[in-house]
Amino acid sequence: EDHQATFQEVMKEASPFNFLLTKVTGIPAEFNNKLSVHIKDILSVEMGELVESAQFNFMHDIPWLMEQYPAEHRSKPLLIVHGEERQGKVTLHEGAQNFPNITMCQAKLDMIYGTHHSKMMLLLYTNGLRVVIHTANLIEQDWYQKTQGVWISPLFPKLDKSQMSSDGITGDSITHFKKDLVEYLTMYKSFSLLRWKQHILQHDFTSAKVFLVASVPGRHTGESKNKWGHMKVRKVLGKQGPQASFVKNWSVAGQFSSVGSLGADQSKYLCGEWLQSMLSAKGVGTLYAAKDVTIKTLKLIFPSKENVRTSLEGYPAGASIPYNIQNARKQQYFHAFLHKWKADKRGRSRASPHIKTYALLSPDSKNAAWFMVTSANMSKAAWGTLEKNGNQLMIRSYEIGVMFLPEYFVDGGEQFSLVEDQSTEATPYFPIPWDVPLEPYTKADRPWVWDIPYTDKPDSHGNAWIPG
Ligand SMILES: O=C(O)c1c[nH]c2c(-c3ccccc3)cccc2c1=O
Repeated sequence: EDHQATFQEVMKEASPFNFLLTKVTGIPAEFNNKLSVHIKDILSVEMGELVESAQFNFMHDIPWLMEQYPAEHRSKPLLIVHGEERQGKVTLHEGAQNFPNITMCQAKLDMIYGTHHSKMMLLLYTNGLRVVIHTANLIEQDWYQKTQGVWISPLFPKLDKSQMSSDGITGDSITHFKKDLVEYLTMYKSFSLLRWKQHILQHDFTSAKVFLVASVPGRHTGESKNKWGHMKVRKVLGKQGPQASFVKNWSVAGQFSSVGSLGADQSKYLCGEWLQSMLSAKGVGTLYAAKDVTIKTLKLIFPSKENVRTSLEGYPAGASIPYNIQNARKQQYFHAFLHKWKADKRGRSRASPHIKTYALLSPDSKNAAWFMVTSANMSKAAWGTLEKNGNQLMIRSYEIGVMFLPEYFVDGGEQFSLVEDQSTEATPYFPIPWDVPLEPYTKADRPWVWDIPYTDKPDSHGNAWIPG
């Protein structure tokens, strides 16, 4: 339908998963009316009367960001949480100098090569608090013609004083979302976030049905080893995941917009460590030994050169897909797992993916046992890498995402349907961004690499790509 859905209609349709995509300029209206939001919708007065907000991100264009708030909200206190240092920090502060309502919080990055990737909005209203976890930088380009993911929490009402307890966390959900979010904020050791920690403690998060999956820089040992990165996934799936017998022969799907150095062969990190966590299930630690992993077990979705060339933005979309030739050359094994970006169902096959999503897919790809949307790309820096004989998880970056498990949305739920007309009460439809079944690269396809030239075929704007 072409009528502009109101935000209330969108949020009603989005329930109970509240997982939406950003609106894309240049695709048919119907695809922007279905489970889609723009940043102005998220910050609109329809969501509530704002008291103050916090914007966690990697890139912030502050004058542009202020434009996205409705006029009556532009003077409300705004905390910018970033990881900029040196000139980047100077430039960021310059952008903020005309806005007296802005406070800056520089996340400490003690691990070299770490970045503050987390993308989250904390929105305090007169009648409650909302958490938005998403994948888009706070720059115009990221909200224009890309595929981005957004999880919008329910409105968490204020706890009344009687419900508050001095110790411990009251008003949490069975997924411990509130406790995990408070612990994440605590790791910044920042005074300005102490205030937001208080706001969160004072609100009732019992309606939060997702698990928080986050990363914070450091060398995590003991209990903390399982609080972050891929080891949090391993813990959640091992305790509350699908029954191992139910998901035998299912495959992990990983979809991302950048790739780090994963090591000389797949058995080390990709299949030997990271995949072991993603394949974790109730009852057994893992489902496959690393040596048994085949391209049946792991399906990776990453834009091919052709995906980028023919995208709405053309080759410039590749400026946000920073896979470098140095890493690509060292890990040809990785390319065997690759599938194209295809999203016809959502009208976004040409909206270059900046979203990052992960799932456990049934052999026929018609069902999923869990789904995750996160800022975390396919890299050790984001997910962490085990050290000291598996006793320590080393993470370089801040990341944040949410994980959806069926049984927290449907009593006894075991799987989501990925095909809308085959969903039932017991197997609700989950609106994934990409098309299933997945389409493997052809022999001629190459993964997008951002630091080599492409002059053989012009892009959708008639241009070549000659990196600086
Ligand atoms: O977290 C995010 O969203 C992103 C993180 N890094 C990006 C980079 C980059 C690549 C190497 C070194 C520093 C920055 C380049 C272009 C887009 C992104 C990006 O979008």
